[in-house]
Amino acid sequence: MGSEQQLEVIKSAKVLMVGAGGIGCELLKTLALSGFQDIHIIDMDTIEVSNLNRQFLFRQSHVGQSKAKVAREAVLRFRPNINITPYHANVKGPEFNVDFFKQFNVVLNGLDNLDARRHVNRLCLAADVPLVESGTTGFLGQVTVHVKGKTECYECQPKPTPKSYPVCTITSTPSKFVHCIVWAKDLLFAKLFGDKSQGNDLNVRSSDGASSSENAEDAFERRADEDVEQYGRRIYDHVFGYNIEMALGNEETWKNRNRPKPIYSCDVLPENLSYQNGTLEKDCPNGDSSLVSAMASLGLKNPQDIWSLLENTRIFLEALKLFFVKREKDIGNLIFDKDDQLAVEIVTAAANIRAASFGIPLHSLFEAKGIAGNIVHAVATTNAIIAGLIVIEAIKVLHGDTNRYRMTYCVEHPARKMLLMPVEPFEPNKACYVCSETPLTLEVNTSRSKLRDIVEKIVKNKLGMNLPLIMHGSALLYEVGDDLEEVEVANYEANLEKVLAELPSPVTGGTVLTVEDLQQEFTCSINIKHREEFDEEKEPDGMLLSGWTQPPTTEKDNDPTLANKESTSSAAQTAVVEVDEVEIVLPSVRVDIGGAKRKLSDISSAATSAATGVVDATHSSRKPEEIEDDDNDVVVMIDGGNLGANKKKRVQ
Ligand SMILES: Nc1ncnc2c1ncn2[C@@H]1O[C@H](COP(=O)(O)OP(=O)(O)OP(=O)(O)O)[C@@H](O)[C@H]1O
Ligand SMILES: [Zn+2]
Repeated sequence: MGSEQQLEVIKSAKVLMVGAGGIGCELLKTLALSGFQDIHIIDMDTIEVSNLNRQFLFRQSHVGQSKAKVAREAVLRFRPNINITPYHANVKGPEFNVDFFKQFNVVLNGLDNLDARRHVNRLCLAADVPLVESGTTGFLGQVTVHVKGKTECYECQPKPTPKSYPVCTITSTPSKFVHCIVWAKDLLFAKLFGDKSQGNDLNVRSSDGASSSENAEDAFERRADEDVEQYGRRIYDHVFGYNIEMALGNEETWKNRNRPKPIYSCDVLPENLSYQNGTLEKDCPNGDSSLVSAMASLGLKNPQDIWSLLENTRIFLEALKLFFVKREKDIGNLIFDKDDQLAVEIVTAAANIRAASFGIPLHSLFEAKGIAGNIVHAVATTNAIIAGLIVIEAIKVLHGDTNRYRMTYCVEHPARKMLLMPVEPFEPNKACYVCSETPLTLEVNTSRSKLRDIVEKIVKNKLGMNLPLIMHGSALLYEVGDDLEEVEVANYEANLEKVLAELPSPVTGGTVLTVEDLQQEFTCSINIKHREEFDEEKEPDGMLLSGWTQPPTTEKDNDPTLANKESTSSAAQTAVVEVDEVEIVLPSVRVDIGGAKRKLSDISSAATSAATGVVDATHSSRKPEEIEDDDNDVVVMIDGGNLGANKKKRVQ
């Protein structure tokens, strides 16, 4: 296609961008400079100071304003004659329905969460509009093309879920610093300052056999008239000393592990230091509780220093005291926030003391904050590269240049000086419940589980539906929507509380349910299979969905702590650590090398680094294998999908 003709296609295209953040700012600029003239942008956020370092269309004076609107104004300044239509709104809103999507030639995602990405994928499928999807995390990034019926949809391949760790690793047998951080943040911090009514696995670990009765005193409660410094030392001795001694009593646990060392405050603090720390003023400086800092009151300045055990101990005690003296009103409803200095200080110190006990290397506050806040520092250049690739794929899509579509991975360590790995897209996954009509199967105890369990745990949580409707044959069992009569709402509410087999149209083994999302215009069938018993640990939902692109589980490989089957709680077996919902997965990939063979080791090391890093450690253990096909391409398989790699076909 000649360049004149090419430019015409670009000029007349109507494109929708979803997300005007790190990737979105770069993308809007590149679209405008490439000749696009009709661009619509949806973003629900306002500009924050922390966005300014890389979201270069925004300035300090824009803080608090709509990203979509400000991005438009900034680009119109250098491309005044193009049309940019901003929507300061959530893409999941009802106004963005299938008809809205149908007006576009292509949709370009610059989002940061799985939920919105899945939603846009379904609307693009329903509206039959091609989608170019993207994601970055640090130096890693990817761009993928999804064209209905031609290439995989966004949900054809499983996505990594937030990393989770077995509870026993966190409560009893940490082996990495991140385990100590999870313990300090999700258990200790939550126990000390969070909602007391929430279950917490520290409850289990905090009492010995003798005091484990219901009425046992909660060691974490501050006694009436208990001096705050005394309280701090009691908590310290309890969690770092007494609890470790209790744990050591279980000989089985330590047979193949290093035994931890109990740490008591009197062993660490110098004798003459009758524990006086920084000077305390009664009120917060300038009344701003976010400025309260244990580091500041102890004169520790550099967040990149690794504190000694003594320094960690002093920070822990000082921070605890500061919470009680200066932020008492927050106690009871605090949730860990990486931007809360005092919270980061106490979590760093607690994690380090625990790490010292278990012989794990200590970390600085800066590092601990990154781990606790799941921060992968954004790299502006990666966003720029990815935005450029999105535009290249968008242009190919507009030309219908199917043979040249590429999914491209930006890898951290260039292989043979190649930073980008282009991969030919695959055909739709025939087992994908989103873009094919493959029914799902749900094993469930139909005489015990309620309709509510299916709606919450399966339809909303696993299938990502917003406005679900559930039918058994022609009988409507459940529906949501603004236009329902009161009596209908009451009926559906009553159904939610009914056991499946006792619904007006009973759901038993062999029943086929139809589940539909009215906004996404997405329907799927679920075959119900009755099953009596479920393994509480492995199947905590009490039901099992299959035929579903199950995300790869993480942290399974090479973790000796998993050998320990001991459990402290039957309900919650994993402590979930959120990681940025990055989308970089290298499934079975075909690397396009334009006829020339690339050494497998080059490709696999690049692929492995892309697939590991912060992204998805599970892939690193997979062995790539090489297959040559007749057109001289090398096919590298890093089997991450549930489709056998051999079954995958290149898009023709
Ligand atoms: N459901 C949604 N509807 C509309 N916009 C969304 C939705 N979900 C996410 N976004 C937008 O996608 C953009 C993603 O950009 P980015 O990943 O740079 O995140 P950020 O919030 O700007 O930065 P950071 O999270 O690093 O502070 C954000 O501007 C966010 O508002
Ligand atoms: Zn699909």
